[in-house]
Amino acid sequence: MTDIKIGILGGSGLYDMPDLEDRQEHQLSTPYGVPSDSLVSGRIQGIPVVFLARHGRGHRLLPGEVPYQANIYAMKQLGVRYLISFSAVGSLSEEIAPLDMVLPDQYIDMTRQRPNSFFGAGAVAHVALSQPVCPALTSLLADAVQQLPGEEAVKLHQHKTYICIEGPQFSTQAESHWYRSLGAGIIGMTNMPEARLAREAQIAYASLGMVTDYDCWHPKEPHVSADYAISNLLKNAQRAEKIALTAIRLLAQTWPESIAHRALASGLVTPLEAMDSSTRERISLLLK
Ligand SMILES: CSC[C@H]1O[C@H](OP(=O)(O)O)[C@H](O)[C@@H]1O
Ligand SMILES: Nc1ncnc2[nH]cnc12
Repeated sequence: MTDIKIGILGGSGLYDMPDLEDRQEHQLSTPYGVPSDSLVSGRIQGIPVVFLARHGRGHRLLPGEVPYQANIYAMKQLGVRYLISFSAVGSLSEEIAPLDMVLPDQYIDMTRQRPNSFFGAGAVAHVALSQPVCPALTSLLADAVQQLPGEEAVKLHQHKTYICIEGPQFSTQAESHWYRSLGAGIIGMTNMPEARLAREAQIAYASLGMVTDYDCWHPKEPHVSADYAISNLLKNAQRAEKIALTAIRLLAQTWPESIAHRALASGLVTPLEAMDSSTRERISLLLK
């Protein structure tokens, strides 16, 4: 067991953190299976950090195949308390253009077939999710985006709702219009159940969406395809790395308290003594 407080999850197009020094690979197994890939730990400006490619290096896992439970549990095994997620997203709003960045603070979860809790099998918890991302970590990420040098500045949108679809197919036009009518600003396939599980693991979670397309609702813009989305994402990959470096530095200056860090204080219903020993062992790590 190590004590790495900061975890980074790289999404589509972000399969490594080139600036990570003193690298070490961790092939972890968890009670929830094996993570998407080895977790790679190291140091950024002397600060311990661990990186995981959500879809695996080589992008081998569909959004619905990503082992979200194992990924978050493995982060917890390494000591992670703050998790920053990077994601490609589509825009559901005219004002949010491709290559802009978005910090969602709400989610609508349309996923259908993903294990979405660490609990069950003799352990019951109901964590609060009214604020599904950590406000302190999200505001720190906003600062990091705003500190990009002038020539690399991007337009940042805050307080948006991310609708998470099951995929792997992109949406139909009827769905895209419907999601707009629900008030969602961006669309993706991965932040749920990731954000739910981070909360259950008492890890502060924030997500930076990098806009790649206008999905398929826009009357004039191209309808999304994977190559279109990834080509736009690659234009932003270097900025993402810079934002991560700044966010890590800011985080290590403050280590903010998070609503997530005490999620199970009020959320755990089954007393540990009432769990059988293997369940207690599995759940105990989440309580740390
Ligand atoms: C290749 S575009 C669609 C793909 O990208 C997003 O993944 P991630 O959040 O890991 O960047 C989206 O959710 C889809 O999985
Ligand atoms: N339009 C879109 N729908 C779902 N996931 C996406 N990821 C990037 N663009 C997307």
